[in-house]
Amino acid sequence: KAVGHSSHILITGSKMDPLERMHFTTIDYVIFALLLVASMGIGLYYALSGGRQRTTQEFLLADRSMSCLPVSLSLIATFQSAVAIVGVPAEIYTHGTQYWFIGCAYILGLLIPAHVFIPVFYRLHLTSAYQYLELRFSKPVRICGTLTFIFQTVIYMGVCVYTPALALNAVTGFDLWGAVLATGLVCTLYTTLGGLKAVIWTDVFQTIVMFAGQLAVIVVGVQQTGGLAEVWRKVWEGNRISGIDLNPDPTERYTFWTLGVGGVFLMLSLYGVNQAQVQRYLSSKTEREAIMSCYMVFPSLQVALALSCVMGLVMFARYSSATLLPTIHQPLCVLYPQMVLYFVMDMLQDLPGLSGLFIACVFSAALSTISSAFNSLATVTLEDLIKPHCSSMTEARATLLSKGLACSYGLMCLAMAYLTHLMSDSVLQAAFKIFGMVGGPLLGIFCLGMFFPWANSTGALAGLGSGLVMAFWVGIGSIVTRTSGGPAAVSHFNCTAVQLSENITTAIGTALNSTAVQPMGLQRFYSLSFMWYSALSSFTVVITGLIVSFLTGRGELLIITIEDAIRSTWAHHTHSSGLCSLVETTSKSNKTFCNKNKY
Ligand SMILES: CC(C)(CO)[C@@H](O)C(=O)NCCC(=O)O
Ligand code: NA
Repeated sequence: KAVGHSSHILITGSKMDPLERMHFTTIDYVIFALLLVASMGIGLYYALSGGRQRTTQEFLLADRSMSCLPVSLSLIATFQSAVAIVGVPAEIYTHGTQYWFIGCAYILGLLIPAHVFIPVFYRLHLTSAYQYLELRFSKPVRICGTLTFIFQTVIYMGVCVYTPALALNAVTGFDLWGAVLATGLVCTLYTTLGGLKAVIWTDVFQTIVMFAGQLAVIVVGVQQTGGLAEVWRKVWEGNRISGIDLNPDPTERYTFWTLGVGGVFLMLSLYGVNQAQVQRYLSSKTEREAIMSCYMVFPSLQVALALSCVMGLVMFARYSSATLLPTIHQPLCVLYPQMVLYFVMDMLQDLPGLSGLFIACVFSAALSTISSAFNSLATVTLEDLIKPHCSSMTEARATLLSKGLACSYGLMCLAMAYLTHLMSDSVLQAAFKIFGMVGGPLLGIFCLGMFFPWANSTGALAGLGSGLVMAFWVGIGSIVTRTSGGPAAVSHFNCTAVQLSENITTAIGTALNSTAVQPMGLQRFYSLSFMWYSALSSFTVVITGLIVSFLTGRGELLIITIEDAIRSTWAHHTHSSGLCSLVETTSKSNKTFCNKNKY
């Protein structure tokens, strides 16, 4: 099939004749089906082996017996969804490699969780991260934290299950809701059957498929474009290699500062305090294994990022030459997710099986994310919302209930996919906005508790509330006014840009920049880069939390040292020996306190 012909198919989008779409061969379907079957198999295996998922410890925490290798692969799989697999290459294709600098944020974004958050959560021997909020503040703070997390995860899983289905549908005509149903149901089934062990081990398997799929496409892509040197020449000439952008303007979407500094807060909200990740740390055999797994995330996440970025470059090299793409066809004027799949299908047409492998890669990324979501949602709902009210519940009942919850959240995911269908935003941007708007305030409340001993419960509640208000104000404001890197503006620009030669593209770029009015006042606030949302909202929580604590908790200000403060707040709330061991490491004087007061 001629490329020009295929490109033509692409523009017409959903209106096109189904017969004209690209075709999946039988072997592609077989590979895709194998992914689903293997994932199911792992679920069944853990349903029937070991403790057979008869305790909540096993179902929700994998018996706290995991070693660092599977945990680390599972950690990266959780927040590496199809959104990243298809969104990052599209970003690199259209805007160059600036996004790659997010890799800088991984350093602090993983070191801080490893040495600050993991020790606290692990030593307290928690099941849900929000238990910490009750120990540190009060029950209402815990419940508000849990509800915020549920809200964040439910929205995010809708985006995760919808993205790959939409991409597949656009390119091959595979039924959109069929794909959503297949992934949602298979994932629900293995999560409900096999518990966290199945979730972690399918993550391992799916991460491997993910890497293999991306690598295969890159290798074939480089080969077909004429070798590495040729790819490099084209992306260099096409201006796709970005130097470090040190522009301090906070409304600039991706700069070193938004990615390298704002990104650290994003990473902390994901790898530091998000229940899905905390649960993996808690499922580790020892604290050392948990910290090790966090360290091991660093190289794997860099590999994942590099693969996505290089894929975007190869894609650009392949389509940069004007002869390949007749301008009248507006070839890549499509939604972000479709662009990458189109590229893959177009390139791999003569290599049956490889497009199947890539589809398996995209769906692996999605499955590994939504399975984590189901399991962590079941955990917090049981531990934080149900158990405190039913103290007499038997273990068998609790386990059955957690399976029921995992299954219900799985079904809810399908409903959320439908809601996502009604939205329209670049998926990568949408995911980052969700992480920042809802994950940021959660990060803030944990920081308030861990680093500010004099913060009290009223302060925490007020802080969380104001953080959420601030985040939604700027987030909704940016959506309504279409700023913050403006989804609409950007995609229209792309549509015009990619069909034209590089010269014209540059001309348009300059024109846009020079005529763009510098936003003022509130408009400028709304156009804050979404990469800053996490930092903005977590700072809002901490600052409001501190101010309200000072206003309402004068008594506690009599505390003289930080150690005294930690002692008085924490010792009030708990009797657990796990806590004493944490306090012991904090200071020697606390050790004596704990020993004296061992219950
Ligand atoms: C979480 C990060 C930023 C880590 O690189 C990355 O995996 C990412 O860009 N994720 C996008 C969201 C998603 O894949 O669902
Ligand atoms: Na994933």
